Amino acid sequence: MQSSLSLSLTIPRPNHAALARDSPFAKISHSTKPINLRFCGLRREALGFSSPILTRRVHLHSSRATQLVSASLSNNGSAPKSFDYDLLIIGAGVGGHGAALHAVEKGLKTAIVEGDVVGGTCVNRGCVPSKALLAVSGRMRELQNEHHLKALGLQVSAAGYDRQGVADHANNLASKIRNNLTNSMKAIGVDILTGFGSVLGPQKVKVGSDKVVTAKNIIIATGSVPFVPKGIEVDGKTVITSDHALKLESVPDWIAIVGSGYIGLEFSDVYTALGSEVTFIEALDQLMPGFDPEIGKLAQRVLINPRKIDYHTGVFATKITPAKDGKPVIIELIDAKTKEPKDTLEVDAALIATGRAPFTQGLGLENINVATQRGFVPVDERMRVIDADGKLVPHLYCIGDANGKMMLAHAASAQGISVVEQVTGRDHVLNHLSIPAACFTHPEISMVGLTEPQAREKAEKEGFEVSIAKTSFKANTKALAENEGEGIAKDIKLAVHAHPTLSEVLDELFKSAKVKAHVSSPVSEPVAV
Ligand SMILES: Cc1cc2nc3c(=O)[nH]c(=O)nc-3n(C[C@H](O)[C@H](O)[C@H](O)COP(=O)(O)OP(=O)(O)OC[C@H]3O[C@@H](n4cnc5c(N)ncnc54)[C@H](O)[C@@H]3O)c2cc1C
Ligand SMILES: NC(=O)c1ccc[n+]([C@@H]2O[C@H](COP(=O)([O-])OP(=O)(O)OC[C@H]3O[C@@H](n4cnc5c(N)ncnc54)[C@H](O)[C@@H]3O)[C@@H](O)[C@H]2O)c1
Repeated sequence: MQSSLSLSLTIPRPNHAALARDSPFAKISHSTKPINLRFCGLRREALGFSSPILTRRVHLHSSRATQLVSASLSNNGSAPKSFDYDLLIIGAGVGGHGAALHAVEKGLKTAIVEGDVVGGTCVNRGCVPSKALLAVSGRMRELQNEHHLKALGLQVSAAGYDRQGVADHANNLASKIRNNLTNSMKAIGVDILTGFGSVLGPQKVKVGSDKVVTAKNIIIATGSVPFVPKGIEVDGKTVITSDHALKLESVPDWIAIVGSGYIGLEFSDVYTALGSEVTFIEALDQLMPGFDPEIGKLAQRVLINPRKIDYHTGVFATKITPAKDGKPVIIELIDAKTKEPKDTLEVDAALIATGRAPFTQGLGLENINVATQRGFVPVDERMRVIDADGKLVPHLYCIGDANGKMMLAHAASAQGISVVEQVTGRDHVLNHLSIPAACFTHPEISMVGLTEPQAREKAEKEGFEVSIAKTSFKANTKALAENEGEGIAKDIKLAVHAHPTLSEVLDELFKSAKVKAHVSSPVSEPVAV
């Protein structure tokens, strides 16, 4: 029997006081976060495959869509007999936004409730500002790499940056995308209702303190907030989460990053490019435990070892005290296995990147007999909410980070689109294994599907063989022209690639694969209704 790398990490209760300050709506609950492991390819650019999530959409005529919605509804219990909206979405993050646009396209009268600003985590505190900072770190890295520049025949005398200018770039980009999102919804007639949304009963939602809205279908899309383990005191200045780090109010000389997942890695890229020294603190035995082990090793060689980064693995940060009265940030570490005290670090700052917790507090789920599981809203494969007795709650769905299936922006919006397909009469199940992910370090790491150990474990159970195909960027013309031949790709089949691009490396991979292609799209075959 092959051993499995399917890791599951139990995380202690978060620091409620810190979260109350940091999150838009205060407090958060306990979380156990499964770590996703997928096949990976390490490269400077994303590998160039995209998920054909929308390719099999069935476009229904608006009136037909409305008929189907009405036909599929059964007015149970205290549900209202007529509705203000066909669809009401709680949370205007990327998941809610994607669902809202698709719903209007399908002819549904749609409203979205937002208690903070439109755009949610991704636009305001996640993907967008972090990628703006990573665009800066990528260029800084190129300018700083004298050896690389010389190989291209270039000379640069000095590379410097203006911290405020970099911070403004990230902030301005977030504002721009936030406005785009807001305008795109207003332009097509989505009602944006401002206020905190909570479920009052079946098909009934309270918005703010006194408004009550009814809807045939409701989607919960309330997202997540940074998870801060107990004992860690976040002051927002010297002990920070990604919410603070993205504002780039300072660039510390020495920063400890607790957690070497996506957030930890991406920020290590930013901080080291801007001149910080980084110390990783990782609870598991290796850095980047969520990645395919071979890719993890390569990433260690390329992203960690050559940089001003050191690390402690197999240790938990149990207590972190912010800098005060001239004293540095103090981090107490214990051995993750024996729980014995291991070390104490004194650093200028600490970034807590230990995962995200669902934001589902105050949603009124108890009013409809729904109990969250470690804060996540339980859903089936169609994002339909499951109640405390294991039954599906009619007309209620949950998408995105709040259901914990896959904490990625494009997964949230794909789930939203999937739900809209269902409420307009088309059965639709997303295949999450076909949804790619990318870590936007320099070079980047992208992945889709199972990791090698996961594939081997599945093969052992289900009785098939695993064939590993692997290719390198060392012979790729585009990579060599960029003087960036470091990197590999493992497994993916059937795609046509533009020339000259880095993704041509995949063609090589496919040619060398011994297995027959198993092509699966992110959507299941449609079921006629
Ligand atoms: C630093 C960072 C970088 C990231 N980078 C990437 C990336 O590059 N690519 C990627 O795919 N993913 C990335 N992610 C993850 C991505 O941001 C999330 O997966 C995504 O935002 C989830 O979308 P969502 O719609 O589920 O929730 P969110 O975007 O969190 O939106 C939820 C919205 O609901 C609102 N809300 C909550 N409760 C209520 C309520 N009761 N009433 C009214 N409104 C409410 C919130 O104010 C918020 O606007 C990143 C995350 C972080 C933190
Ligand atoms: N490019 C992207 O797509 C992107 C970028 C950033 C964030 N995200 C999303 O945001 C989510 C959160 O990211 P994240 O990096 O915070 O979480 P993560 O789950 O990716 O990594 C958290 C890491 O922290 C470690 N850890 C947890 N508690 C610890 C402790 N007390 N001491 C030491 N180590 C500890 C875990 O072992 C793990 O390696 C991810 O799941 C990802 O989906 C995506």
